[in-house]
Order: sequence, then structure tokens, then C-alpha cells
Amino acid sequence: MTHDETTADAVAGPGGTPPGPSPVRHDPTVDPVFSDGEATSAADPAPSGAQAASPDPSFSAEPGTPADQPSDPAPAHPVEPSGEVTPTFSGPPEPATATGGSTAAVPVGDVEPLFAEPAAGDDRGPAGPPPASPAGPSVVDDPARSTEEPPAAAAATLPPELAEAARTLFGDRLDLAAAYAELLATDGVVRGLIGPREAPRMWERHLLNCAAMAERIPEGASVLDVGSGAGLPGLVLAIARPDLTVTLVEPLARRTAFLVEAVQQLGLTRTVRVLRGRAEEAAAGTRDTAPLSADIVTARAVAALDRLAAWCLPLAVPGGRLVALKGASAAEEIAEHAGAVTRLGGGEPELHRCGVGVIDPPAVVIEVVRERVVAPVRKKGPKRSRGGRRRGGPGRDR
Ligand SMILES: C[S@@+](CC[C@H](N)C(=O)[O-])C[C@H]1O[C@@H](n2cnc3c(N)ncnc32)[C@H](O)[C@@H]1O
Repeated sequence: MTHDETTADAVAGPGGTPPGPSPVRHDPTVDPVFSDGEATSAADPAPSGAQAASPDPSFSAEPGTPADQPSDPAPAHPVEPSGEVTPTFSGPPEPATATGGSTAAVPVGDVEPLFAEPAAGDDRGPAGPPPASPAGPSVVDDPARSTEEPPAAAAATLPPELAEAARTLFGDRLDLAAAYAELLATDGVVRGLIGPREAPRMWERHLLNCAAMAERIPEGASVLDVGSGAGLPGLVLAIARPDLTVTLVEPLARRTAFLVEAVQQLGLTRTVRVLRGRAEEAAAGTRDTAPLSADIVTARAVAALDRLAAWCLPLAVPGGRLVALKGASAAEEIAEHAGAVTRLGGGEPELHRCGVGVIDPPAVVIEVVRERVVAPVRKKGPKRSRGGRRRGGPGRDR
């Protein structure tokens, strides 16, 4: 896959040329409709579908701009003009092309986003106070340290009973994973990106589950993580798998600000970039950004399978895959949405269990291969007369 130099302006992070999601042709197959339960901002009320015509940069990682909202109703103008957009990524090695996978499995477990309920402050511009400087990775519970650490940070320590699984999944990157856990539990909580109650189950429900997905991702693949939020699963995958090149796609400003800083603090700038925008924009490209694609498109807790396929399949290279971390309802989702997925150019959705014998319960993913590039479905607009006026419309005052 070729690197996409033209996306440099779309990327945020610490300096350099962006990496490799390759351009793919525009395929806005369906109307985006948002359903992930995030609060809708009155500040961003425009209808969907107009992103390509937006005069504003659609991607930005400028911390400090008001966050947009990806949820219903879908904003057409999801990203405010945010001033400076800094190319941030040094190009990693070219990723390999994805290969499909196929083993049957059964659904187990639940998938929960890391976020607290969106606070009123989620629309605030500045990303809050500067990040806490983690005192260092807390890989295992250490009573001697716990009194000296902020409660949230201490709560994110790796429980001893999960240490073996964590070592298996993160290998020699376990300290990095621990640093990320601590960042989430400190800065993430302070900024309202995650609820304090999530901290104690950070490893069990979030980091380990996400890391288990890595087994479904081929060596050297390019990955686009849609709706990364505070970095799940994309940042976790980048930590566990330094061979991957990962693009975190997230429309909300406060979250992208956090992501950019996390990438910098964790020293992942060589393999991770942050793109502020919606999946639909990333796939379609904008005035300032070329359409993106990747071997693997990941998502967790973003939308139901039909919507997810509509957003994510256009981001996968032909033959690439959507790998969505799901929960107990995965089988039902497949039964309900397989038809829609096929119409969107996807193959038969497959259910896989990841981390069998490592985490209990294993993580459940739904995978869909992008088998066909379907023709864009254009939304019908109001008919216009030759003069460009809408027929039957109010017309000009006479
Ligand atoms: C419930 S959160 C889950 C975040 C993270 N994946 C996790 O598991 O913790 C859903 C995320 O999807 C993002 N999102 C919603 N619609 C999106 C879209 N069309 N494109 C990209 N991201 C979107 C939201 O901004 C939000 O951060």
C-alpha cells in the first residue's frame, strides 16, 4: 500500500509525514445516521451529507476548539475551523495488505465504552488542564505507592490476577500499556473523558479486551480506528503491536486533543496519527484531505453493525476488513444486519472470539470483509429547475 502524503494536513500529532492509509475512491454509500448515544451539541446542528462541500478543514487536531458532536442529528459540519492544523506523523514502514480470516465462534461478554456520560463540558473548547504527568507505569498493585498516588491512578494499576494475561497480550510493551492506563485514569478522568468508576476495571474491561483483538490483525497492517474516543481500541492496538500503523479517527475535539497528547507522551508518534473527523469524512476526503483507507478498520462501541458497516467498509481497502469489538449481542447483530452489510459491499459477517485461554471471557469481534466497492447511493435532494431554483419552493418575493 502506498503512503498518502496528501493527508499531511489532516493529521495531528507530533510532526512529520503521515503514514499509510491509502487513498481509496469516494464511496459514501449511505446516509450517515448517528446512534452511539453521545449527546448532541446545539453548537453543531447542521444536517449530514454536506461534509465534502464544507469550506472548512474537516480534520484537525487542534486542541482547544469546541468539540462537535457525532451523534444524531448528524452534523454536516462536524469540525469547526480550528486554525492551525499541524501535520504530526512520521511515516512508518508501509503496511501489508490485509488478509481475511474465518473461524466460527460464539458470542460472549459485553463491550462498553470507556466514557463517562458526556458532560456538559464535552463541548468546551480547551481540552482542560494540562495532562497529569504520570509518575510512571503501575504495572502491579503496590500498596507502598498507593498512598502517594492520586486515587484514580492507583485504581488503574494492573490487578495481579490479570498480570499474566497482560504480559501475554502486551509482551515487552506492558509498561507502555500501564502508562496509558494511568494516563486514562488521571488525565482522562480529569478531562471528563472517562468516568472515575472505570479506572478500577480499566484493564479487565478495556485494555485487555482491546489488546485481544490484535490477533485478528495481520502483521504490518494499516489500521483505521473509527470513533477512538480516548483511544480504544486503536491506541491499545498500537501499543500491543508496534508493527501496525494506526490512524485514530475521532470527531470530538476534546478527545482528539487527549489522543494527540497521549500519542506524544507514550512515544507513539512514529506509528500513530490522529485524525479529527468522522468516518464518513475520512472515507470521502475533503478539500484538505484525500480519502483514506486501511487494511483493517476497527471500532468499539460506536454503532450497530449496519451503521458501522456503512461508515467503516468504505474505509477498508477492497479485501480489507472491518473488525468490530462487540459484546453479547454480536450474534443477534449479525442476524439482524447481515443483509444490510452485504448491500454495502461486505461479505458475510463472521463472529470470532479473541484471547481464548488468555482472558475470560474472550473478546468477541464481528468481522466483515469488504468484498465489493458498491456504487455511492446519492441522497435525493429537492428538484431544481434549470435556473437553479427549487421547484415548488417559495421562490423569490415579487
Ligand atoms: C461510545 S464512544 C466509544 C469510544 C471508544 N471506541 C471506546 O470504546 O471507548 C463512541 C465514539 O464514536 C465517535 N463517533 C460517533 N460517530 C462517529 C463517526 N461517524 N465517525 C467517527 N467517530 C464517530 C464518538 O465521538 C465517540 O467518541
